[in-house]
Parts: sequence; C-alpha cells; structure tokens
Amino acid sequence: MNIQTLYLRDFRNYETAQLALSPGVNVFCGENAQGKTNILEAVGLLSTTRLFRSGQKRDAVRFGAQQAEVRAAFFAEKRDRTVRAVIPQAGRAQFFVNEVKQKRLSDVTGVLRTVLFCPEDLLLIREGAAARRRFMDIALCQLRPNYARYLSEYGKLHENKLRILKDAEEKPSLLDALDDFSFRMSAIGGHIVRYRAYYLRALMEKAQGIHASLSGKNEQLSYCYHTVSAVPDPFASAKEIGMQIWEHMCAHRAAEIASRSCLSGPHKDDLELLIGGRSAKSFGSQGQVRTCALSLKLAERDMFYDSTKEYPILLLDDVLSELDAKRQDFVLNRIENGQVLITCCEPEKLAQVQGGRMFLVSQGTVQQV
Ligand SMILES: Nc1ncnc2c1ncn2[C@@H]1O[C@H](COP(=O)(O)OP(=O)(O)OP(=O)(O)O)[C@@H](O)[C@H]1O
Repeated sequence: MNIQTLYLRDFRNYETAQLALSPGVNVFCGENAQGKTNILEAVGLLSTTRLFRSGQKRDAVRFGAQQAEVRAAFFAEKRDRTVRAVIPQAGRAQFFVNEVKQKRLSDVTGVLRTVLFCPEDLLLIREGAAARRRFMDIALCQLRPNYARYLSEYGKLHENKLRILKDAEEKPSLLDALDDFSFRMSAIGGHIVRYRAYYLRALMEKAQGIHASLSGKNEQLSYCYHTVSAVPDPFASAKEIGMQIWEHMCAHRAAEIASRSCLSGPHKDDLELLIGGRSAKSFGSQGQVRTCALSLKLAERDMFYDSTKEYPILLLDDVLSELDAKRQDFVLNRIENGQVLITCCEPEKLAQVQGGRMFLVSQGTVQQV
C-alpha cells in the first residue's frame, strides 16, 4: 500500500500543497513549527478519521478558512484508489472513498492503513500499564474482530461491576448481582488473556529481531506478560483461564467490596519490556526507550503485513533525535518494503538518505529536493 499523491487545502498551516510521494522512504525536513508533522497528521486523518494531536477535527481548518480538505491517491489491493476528507469549520466532517461519500466513519477507517510512531509513543514504555494495554488492544482490535467484541463486552461488564461496588454502601442489595458480573467478566477475560498472550508472542518475536538490528546486536529485548496471578499459563484454553480468573475474583471478593474497585481481571494486565534482562521503564536510557518503542511499532507493521499481505504506511514523527548514527541509518535506509514518511529537523540528515524522496518544509510549503 502506498500513497502516490497527497493534496492539502486549508489544512493546518497549508493553504494548498500537492506532494508526489515515493513508494519507499519520504523524508520531510525543516525547522520547528514549519508544518512537517501536519503532513503526517493529514495522512493519519485519512487513515483513522481522527487527528492524532487534537480531539476536534475542526482544529485542522487553517486559521481564518471555512473548511479544510485532504485527499490521497493511493495504491492498495492491486488497484488505484482515493480517499478524501472535507472538514468544515462548523458541522460534520465528510469522508469519501473513491469519491463515494461514506455514511459511517468505520467504513473509512483502515481503507488507508497506517502505523504511527510519534514522540508521545515513548510514554508507551515509561508510563503506567494503561498505555501498554491500549497499544495491545488497538492493534489486536484491528487484526481480530472477535477480540474487539470481547473487549467491548468486558468493558461494559467492568463498568457495571464498578457501579455496583461504588453504590453498594448505600444500597447493599446491589451486591446480589456482583457474582454474576464477576463470573461473566471471568469467562470473557479468559478469551482476552489468551488473545493477548498469542499476539504478544508473535509481536515480540518480530520486535526482538528488529531491536537487535537497530542496536547493532548490542541489546536484547525481551518481555513478560503480566496477567492475573492465578493464571499460570496464558496459552491454556479460554475456559480454563476463565475459571482461574473466577477463582481469583472469588478470593478477592471481600477486598473488592472493601476497596470499591475491581481488583482482579485482565483490565489490570501489563506488558513488561526488558532490555538486556532489565526493565526498560526503570533503567532504559532515552535512546534505548526510543529504540524499544520503535521496534514495537515496526513489529506491529509486520504483523499487519502477515495478516493482509500489504504493509501499512509507516508515519515516523521526529524519531531520529536521541538515536545514535547507527540507529538513524537503520531508520533512514534499512526499513525494507512499504512506504515510510519521516519528519526531521536536521538538513544534514538528508545527505544520509540513500533512496526515496526528500522534501524541505518551510512555513506551510513543501519543496522536493
Ligand atoms: N489550524 C491551523 N491553522 C493554521 N496554522 C496552524 C493550525 N494548526 C496548527 N498550525 C500551525 O502549524 C505549525 C506547526 O506545524 P507542525 O506541528 O507540523 O510543525 P513541525 O514542522 O512538525 O514542527 P516541530 O519540528 O516543532 O515538531 C505551527 O506554526 C502552528 O501554529
């Protein structure tokens, strides 16, 4: 899958811009605040229907303009296709696939597939477990529709159980339904844990190879999937895991009531990442953490390829800072197959790029060099 041309009108700081992209690496270089990330954000919008930096789509409309427009002509599934977004300052955004207006945003999501790596992704390693669960869940939901259904059902049960625990002090009869919710959460939790275990095993196998190449074989990435302590084997059958979670919930019933919170279940899972056997979160340097997060993203891209036989477009925002020369060379020249869009601030980096296309970005204009 690759974008051939990208057109922007009144999008962020661009009045109009038309870019012809390479099917391989495309580097966007310029000083701070010139519009490099805005280009990646435009592609992200066409892929996910969202702006990765703002909750409100209208933030993308150029100051003083009435509506923004972004269009990509791209090649996917062996044919030429287009996707276009029109975002008015007031009112709903509209999306078109092959110039046919789409009724539901879900029909647009994934038509153009992207994997984004931005500076915030470093939080994936450094932050709490919720960020890593989100990373697993977003990838798994796209690859496995059944997982998305289990996760949504589990989320609803979790919310209801939490309401019961919170309100039980005022209305103790609510506790009559507690075990029913716990049992259903356990049963669905069994599926969630099993999906995560298999996904992480495949993902981390790829991430380990990528991390070794990125670090020149100097560092070894490993992982530990932490789930409910009563589950000794997350690869066991969903039924078996579900029963183990149920037993754990029963053992913590009194504590859950006392603390008015759900103490047991895969909503507390974590993915621990280790570099050379030590926690990346606690001991990793900036560069190591960046390498680790990047390896996970590149592995996610390979997982997409395995299931769709097409590489999603890789959007790398400001990845090069903090990486040493060897790691930068890997990013610029050795990510094989698929289209890559990279932003960077240092023009001297352009000299290191051995193929692809380079662009200078300045005050909302883009010039190929
Ligand atoms: N709706 C908008 N209308 C006009 N300009 C906007 C709008 N939204 C953001 N901008 C401008 O876009 C510029 C930022 O662009 P962008 O984030 O792409 O910069 P960048 O080149 O990636 O910078 P850095 O290297 O600092 O990350 C800022 O000057 C900002 O004021």
